[in-house]
Amino acid sequence: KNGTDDSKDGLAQRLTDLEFGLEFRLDLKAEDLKHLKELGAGNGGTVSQVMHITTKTLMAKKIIHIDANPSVRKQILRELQILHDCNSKYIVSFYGAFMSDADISMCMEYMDVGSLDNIYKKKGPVPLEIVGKITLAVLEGLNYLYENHRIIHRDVKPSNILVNSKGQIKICDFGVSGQLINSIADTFVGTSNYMSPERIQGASYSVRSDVWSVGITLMELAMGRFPFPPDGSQLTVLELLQHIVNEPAPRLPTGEFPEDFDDFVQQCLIKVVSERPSPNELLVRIFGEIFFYGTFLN
Ligand SMILES: O=c1[nH]ccc2cc(O[C@H]3CCNC3)c(Cl)cc12
Repeated sequence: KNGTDDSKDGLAQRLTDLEFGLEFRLDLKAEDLKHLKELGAGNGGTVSQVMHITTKTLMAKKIIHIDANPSVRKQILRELQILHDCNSKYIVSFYGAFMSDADISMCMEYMDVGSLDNIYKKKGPVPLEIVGKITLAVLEGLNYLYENHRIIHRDVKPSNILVNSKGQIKICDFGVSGQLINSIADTFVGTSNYMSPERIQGASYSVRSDVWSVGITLMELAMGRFPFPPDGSQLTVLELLQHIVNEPAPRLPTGEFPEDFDDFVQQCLIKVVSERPSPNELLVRIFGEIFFYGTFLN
């Protein structure tokens, strides 16, 4: 399916896909795209809405400026091809990536309602039944990436969760290219407010580190504000990182949220990573128990 797989089953697979029209691969170039408007910026790139001229498809194009030698850029482009195989309704679709000058451009499915950080900052705290839908979509997306591609997101936060007018919720900006992660880390300060205690302390990153970020994200959406520090005072970046490592995990304000939501967030924010559940364990618990029905998740 990804072109480079020359094995017999790869060819058979390609024929099957062509037969069923599953695999329609655009060969994207800069001149095929018409720039329409700026959408956002984040972790090393700016995103704009573009129109693919011949197919009249609206797309989101992320431009990443890489100050690296051509061979590093080629490797990043090669690693981004993995995105063609990341097919889940909880992950924004990938149309292709190409090099233009010293930049790498990635074209993705356009999500016309936008990212959750902009939505809650405009509309206020997210209603709990929507937080439940977001929870399921994010956990399913993370679980898909890890179980099928051993990909850990590394940057779960409201601005990387997107919504469209069909009511679909999808995640984006996950760490698919190791080389890209290194290149961005070299040029951009990567301290995210959603970083787990173990990651702040330099421990190895695991899929459970993403679950910590899910917990902080859900609190922020439900409360309508970033949950650190509890009293809302202003902390510098360093004070915030020290707070996350040394202080108990943040808690939802008592009595304002259903107990099952409070419990779920507490599970995500267990500070000891070995005791914190994985996305898969959380999904099994949700779907395995009555827990799912009559709670914030249904
Ligand atoms: O519509 C989109 N489709 C795919 C991706 C994408 C990324 C966007 O912003 C980045 C920058 C901040 N986090 C995500 C934005 Cl604002 C929109 C999209």
